[in-house]
Amino acid sequence: MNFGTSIQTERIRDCDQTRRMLITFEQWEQEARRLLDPRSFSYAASGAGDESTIRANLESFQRWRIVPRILRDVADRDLSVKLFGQTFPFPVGFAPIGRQAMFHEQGEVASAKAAAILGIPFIQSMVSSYSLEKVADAQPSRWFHLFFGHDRDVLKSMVLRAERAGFSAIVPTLDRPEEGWRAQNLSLCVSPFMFRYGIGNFISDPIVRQKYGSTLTPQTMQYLTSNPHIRVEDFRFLRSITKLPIIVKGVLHPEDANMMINYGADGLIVSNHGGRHLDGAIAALEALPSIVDVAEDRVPVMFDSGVRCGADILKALALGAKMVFIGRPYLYGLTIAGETGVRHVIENMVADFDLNLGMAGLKHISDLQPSILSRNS
Ligand SMILES: Cc1cc2nc3c(=O)[nH]c(=O)nc-3n(C[C@H](O)[C@H](O)[C@H](O)COP(=O)(O)O)c2cc1C
Ligand SMILES: O=C(O)C(=O)c1ccccc1
Repeated sequence: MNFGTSIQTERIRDCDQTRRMLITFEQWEQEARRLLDPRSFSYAASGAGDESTIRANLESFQRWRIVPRILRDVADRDLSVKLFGQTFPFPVGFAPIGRQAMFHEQGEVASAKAAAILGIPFIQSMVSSYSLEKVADAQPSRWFHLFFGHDRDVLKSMVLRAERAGFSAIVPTLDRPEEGWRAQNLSLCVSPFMFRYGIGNFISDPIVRQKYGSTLTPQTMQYLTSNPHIRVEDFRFLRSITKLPIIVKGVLHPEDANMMINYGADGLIVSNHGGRHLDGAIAALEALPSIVDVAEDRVPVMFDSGVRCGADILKALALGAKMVFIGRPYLYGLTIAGETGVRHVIENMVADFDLNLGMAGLKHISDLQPSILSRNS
């Protein structure tokens, strides 16, 4: 599709007017840091404990180098991918990110609009600032994310609301039985002030209102969004109440991947939650190949955690991911310029990916195989 070249031409035209553009992840992050108050920036950027998992995610991409081929006519490239009966123009989606009104007043509505224009999936966090019904109006290809809290009635109510609002998949995140040890956030007293940004789906829920009233406290929100007792029965319950595809997010062990497929998961997202919960967890990219192996094409395996540029997208796809989800980069785009900023970030990352595919001597994303990568010792 030559997306990269046309975007570059457009960008250089913009550049003539502004003489300055934010093109790399480091620039987006730096600008977001400048715009946000320190607590909000810390909430976005920081991770669990010593942040060794955040570093591992970034380093894992550097362990793989691309071995390009030459003389292969790569002029007409095709990035499209078919997943869950839908064709997307490129294999990139929006990871669920809660509390987006902390970063821009339009929050998830702006991000979902950007996703709609780009034609790619938007996973709406259960802990979003705006209700799923409001975000639904903004985006045709939407998947709804869930945390398992303590109350199955609330979980069921949200799943039914998502079905009614036309969401086409449910994405339970299973890597967070409790909130991780966020040392940086704790030292800035981040937690208490921000809970009110994540109540959009809860204040609008009839079961929540009936059982908990309309004034939600941080304690009630924690009760409804975390449950350290979570086990296989909870997943079976979810499977029993919906026919929508269930895409399990937060799988890192191949035995868990196999178990989830056997219990009826329709897709997996290999992710360590961007290093935000278990400090010391394996880099998600390191976990990807063994999960792709065990899945044996029974369900699509997808990926997030640490994707910052086009070469990262290429490497994750070459290691077997069918789709790659973007997290912090789009949140920084949202912070900087709302819907336009989100589009800018995704368009730049995809243009970079598209050009890299051609530079590697490939035309189709299905040509991406582990054999195009070499591992550094
Ligand atoms: C501010 C913030 C909020 C997040 N909220 C959620 C959430 O509500 N549910 C969830 O499953 N993951 C959540 N995540 C994790 C992302 O979905 C994704 O796994 C992570 O951002 C990927 O790592 P990366 O941003 O370093 O690429 C959040 C991440 C950030 C940065
Ligand atoms: O911050 C997060 O990573 C996250 O998953 C979350 C948890 C609860 C509310 C909002 C986001």
